Amino acid sequence: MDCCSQPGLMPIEQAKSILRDSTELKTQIQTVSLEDALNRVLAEDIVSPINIPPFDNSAMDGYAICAEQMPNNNTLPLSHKVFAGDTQKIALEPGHCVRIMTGAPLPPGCDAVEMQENTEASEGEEQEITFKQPINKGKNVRLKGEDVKQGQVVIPANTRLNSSHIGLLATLGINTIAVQSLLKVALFSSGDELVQPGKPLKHGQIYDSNRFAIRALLAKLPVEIIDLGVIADDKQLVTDAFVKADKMADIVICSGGVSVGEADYTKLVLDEIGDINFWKLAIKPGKPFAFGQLPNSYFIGLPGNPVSAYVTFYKLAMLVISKACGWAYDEPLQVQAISLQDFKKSPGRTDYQRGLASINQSGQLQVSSTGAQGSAIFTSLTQANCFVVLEQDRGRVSAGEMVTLEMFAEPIL
Ligand SMILES: Nc1nc2c(c(=O)[nH]1)N[C@H]1C(S)=C(S)[C@@H](COP(=O)(O)OP(=O)(O)OC[C@H]3O[C@@H](n4cnc5c(N)ncnc54)[C@H](O)[C@@H]3O)O[C@H]1N2
Ligand code: MOO
Repeated sequence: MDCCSQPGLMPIEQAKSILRDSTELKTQIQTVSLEDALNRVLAEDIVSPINIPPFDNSAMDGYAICAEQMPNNNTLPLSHKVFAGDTQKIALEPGHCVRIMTGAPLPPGCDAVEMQENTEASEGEEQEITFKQPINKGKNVRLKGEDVKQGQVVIPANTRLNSSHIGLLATLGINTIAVQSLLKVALFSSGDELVQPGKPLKHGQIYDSNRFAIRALLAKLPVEIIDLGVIADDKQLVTDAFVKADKMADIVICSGGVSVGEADYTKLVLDEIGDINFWKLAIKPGKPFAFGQLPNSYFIGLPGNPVSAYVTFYKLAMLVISKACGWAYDEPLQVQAISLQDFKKSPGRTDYQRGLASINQSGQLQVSSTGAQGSAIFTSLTQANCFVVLEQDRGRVSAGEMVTLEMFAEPIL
């Protein structure tokens, strides 16, 4: 057991299921325009109103033909031209070919397209096209509905819309979307030592980094951020901040003051005005993470150490936020990788060490540490591209052993 582990710390899996089970939807359905839909959570299934593509069309600039009408000399006279955007339908004259551009509708009677590089056009007005390769029916044709069928569910409700979803919605011609309203998240830092970046520091003071890191994480989520700044280590001020935040928000997140120090008021105040669901987990960093209920909102207490605050937001607060805004959130995939070095670890807590994953010459995934892993060493995060997840009961890892790796992933980073 490591020095900071104690018996009775809650395993992370148990904490995760409590977070999921005790969080309820806090948002309502509203309509937004396509331009405003990025990162929002879909409130209902998107059913395609049309086929994609809406009509058979050419995948190449070239010549459209009816494959089985190709004569033995592989040469066909040209009838007409068709461009992308042409709205009138002119059918293939039997025994001819049609000049066609990429995206243009396939003329009725045609069933294949040859790219122009595989053809030869004769000189003169009555152009003839010689085809240099055999052409099967369907060649270079994009069939109506081959991507999406009319009536098909293309994006299920509870999806958080990313850039590819926005592209798909536009492809379907949809410009208003039913989404969940933004979740209201109040955020503050607690601590007498904290100074706003940009101001001079006195001895004993540090800059408030947690509020900025957490704000940056929240910025990509379907939330409205209510930033309440820094609250001093004073029981009445901490109480006032909680009461105010609870009235304004669905979720109240604070960092710092959740440990056992003489100026750590967060837990004390919460005991008085809310209900603490759990506090102290068997994880590293982030042991003093707290979760509870205020009269109107959920409370999330992130530990003050900057890496602890960041990691517990990523691994735990995300579960509350996603559930409260109706988002069916999947945690990032975990994979196995070869450790390139020893990793310090004592049994007792699940570690989220920060690592740098890469692929070796044999194509295998491997990972090294970003160095010192103290929960105040923020550069251990900025240099990393993954977590090395070392299981609760595991001890020291030797180079060459397999470890669980979780790549940093959108939408969080
Ligand atoms: N006797 C014990 N002491 C501590 C324990 C423990 O179990 N027993 N746990 C340690 C662990 S683990 C952590 S994590 C911290 C968490 O403490 P708090 O949540 O009460 O946070 P603070 O004491 O306010 O601050 C801890 C540390 O982080 C710095 N900090 C705080 N807020 C910010 C901020 N917004 N931006 C940047 N840095 C911040 C603060 O100055 C402290 O250095 O407790 C351990 N102690
Ligand atoms: O180990 Mo504490 O868990 O976050 O610094």
